[in-house]
Amino acid sequence: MGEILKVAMPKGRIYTKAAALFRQAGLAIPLDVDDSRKLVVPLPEMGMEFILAKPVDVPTYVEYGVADIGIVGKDVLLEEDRDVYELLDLGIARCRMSIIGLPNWEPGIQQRVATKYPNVASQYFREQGQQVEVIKLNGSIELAPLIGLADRIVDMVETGQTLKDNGLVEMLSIFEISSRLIANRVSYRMKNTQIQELCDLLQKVIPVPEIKIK
Ligand SMILES: Nc1ncnc2c1ncn2[C@@H]1O[C@H](COP(=O)(O)OP(=O)(O)OP(=O)(O)O)[C@@H](O)[C@H]1O
Ligand SMILES: O=P(O)(O)OC[C@H]1O[C@H](OP(=O)(O)OP(=O)(O)O)[C@H](O)[C@@H]1O
Repeated sequence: MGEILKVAMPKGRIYTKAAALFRQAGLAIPLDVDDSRKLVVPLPEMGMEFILAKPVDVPTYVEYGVADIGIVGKDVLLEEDRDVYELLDLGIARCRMSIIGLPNWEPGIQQRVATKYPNVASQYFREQGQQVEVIKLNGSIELAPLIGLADRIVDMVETGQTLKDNGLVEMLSIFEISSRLIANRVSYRMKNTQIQELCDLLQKVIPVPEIKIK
């Protein structure tokens, strides 16, 4: 067997979905890692080692080569803009990045947009020729328009429940988001056989997107 493949896995909602996908592909990885505080999980039978990371840090570990590959949301990839290869769209943790506001929103002179994705949001509004002040928040973004910090937000929408519960409306969807398999540039060459084998296994079980008929 070749060298151990180091995989940066995001803790939280992507882990569960990625683990189910790996299992469908015949790789018996643990389905849950939340009950343990252990952050490095050796999986010698599969020739892998999992590094359990905060989702936003996955591209950093992969760019620096301390992880050979990783799984991360396209939202984080767009925001972090790290020098990594994007190998596969895994089709899991699907949602969209949208512009959201109060139902009676009207453009004012001073526009403020709160978001967890300041780079993506700034670029988007710049490209649209709209002058806005972007405010970085780290969670519960929907609070911002409710309490008057910003008049709009850029955030993730999946079921729309969070918006509904807070009386907000999705004004425009700007990106389709799903999780991606990424690789370090050097690892991709040095461990190509192992990485390619994993890609081939995963590719066979990637879920087909649901077609929504309105
Ligand atoms: N409502 C959602 N539905 C589906 N996927 C989502 C949703 N919200 C976020 N995601 C995807 O899951 C990824 C991880 O989200 P998660 O909520 O697990 O972590 P986080 O909130 O970014 O980090 P942390 O929990 O460490 O603060 C996001 O980067 C995005 O790609
Ligand atoms: O359309 P929905 O199905 O309601 O999902 C959207 C919500 O999910 C994410 O929040 P998360 O649970 O990650 O919490 P956060 O506020 O800490 O980011 C996102 O930021 C939205 O708030």
